[in-house]
Amino acid sequence: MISVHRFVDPAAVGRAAADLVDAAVLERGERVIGLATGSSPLETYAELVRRHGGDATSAYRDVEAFLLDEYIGLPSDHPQRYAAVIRREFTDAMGIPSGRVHGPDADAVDLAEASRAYDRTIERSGGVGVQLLGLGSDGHIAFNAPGTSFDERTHVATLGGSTRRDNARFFGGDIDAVPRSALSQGIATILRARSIVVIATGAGKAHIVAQVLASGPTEALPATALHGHDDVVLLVDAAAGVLLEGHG
Ligand SMILES: N[C@@H]1[C@@H](O)[C@H](O)[C@@H](COP(=O)(O)O)O[C@@H]1O
Repeated sequence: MISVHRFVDPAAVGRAAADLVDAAVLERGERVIGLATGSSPLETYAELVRRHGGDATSAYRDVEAFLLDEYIGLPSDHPQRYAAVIRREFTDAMGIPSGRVHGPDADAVDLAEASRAYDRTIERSGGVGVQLLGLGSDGHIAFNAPGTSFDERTHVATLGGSTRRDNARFFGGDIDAVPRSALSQGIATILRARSIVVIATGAGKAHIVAQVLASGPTEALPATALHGHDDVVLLVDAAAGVLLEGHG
């Protein structure tokens, strides 16, 4: 079941998402957090850094963090590698040591084995306690494009045209610079998280938010897999929630 909450603007969404992550880590004692890249969680990260960044005794210093995905084919020093992005935008400022920030090994020669290894590492950590998620404009979560089986674990995902166009803004607007594939947690991996917080802000997400909530689970719309999880909260701002009636 997806429970929907509407807020006035992205900053309020960020505070609400930070409250949910804090509840998991500080109150429920979760020690494994799942992190998303993209612009949706940025306000959440900024809020968590404001609350806990300078605190050397914070429980966040002990967490293990797992990324959803990593581009395949970017040079090791490329600033848009998600491992670099998350350190820059969140984990360094939170004081989470880089050795505890994990991502799939997109440089591996054997990507199938690297995928299985990533799933094993997540399992061994005790599983993700709270997972942050954004929503792609075609309904993708992580890099699971429409049509991806809900049973997939971490795997090589092909980036669709709309996803590469959306992400070109991180590559100086040049769609040709956006990788064509990524190593991504699968939907079955994501659904193993004990709780999931989905963030959607801005008018550009209004349609997909309404579609996901109106549809039953279908592989044509990957985010609808979340209907089958028992602890999913979707936080939207006024612009992303504008097409919703009767929610929150
Ligand atoms: N792989 C990422 C997703 O994890 C992200 O949720 C989505 C939405 O991005 P944004 O939050 O920038 O709208 O885009 C990318 O493709």
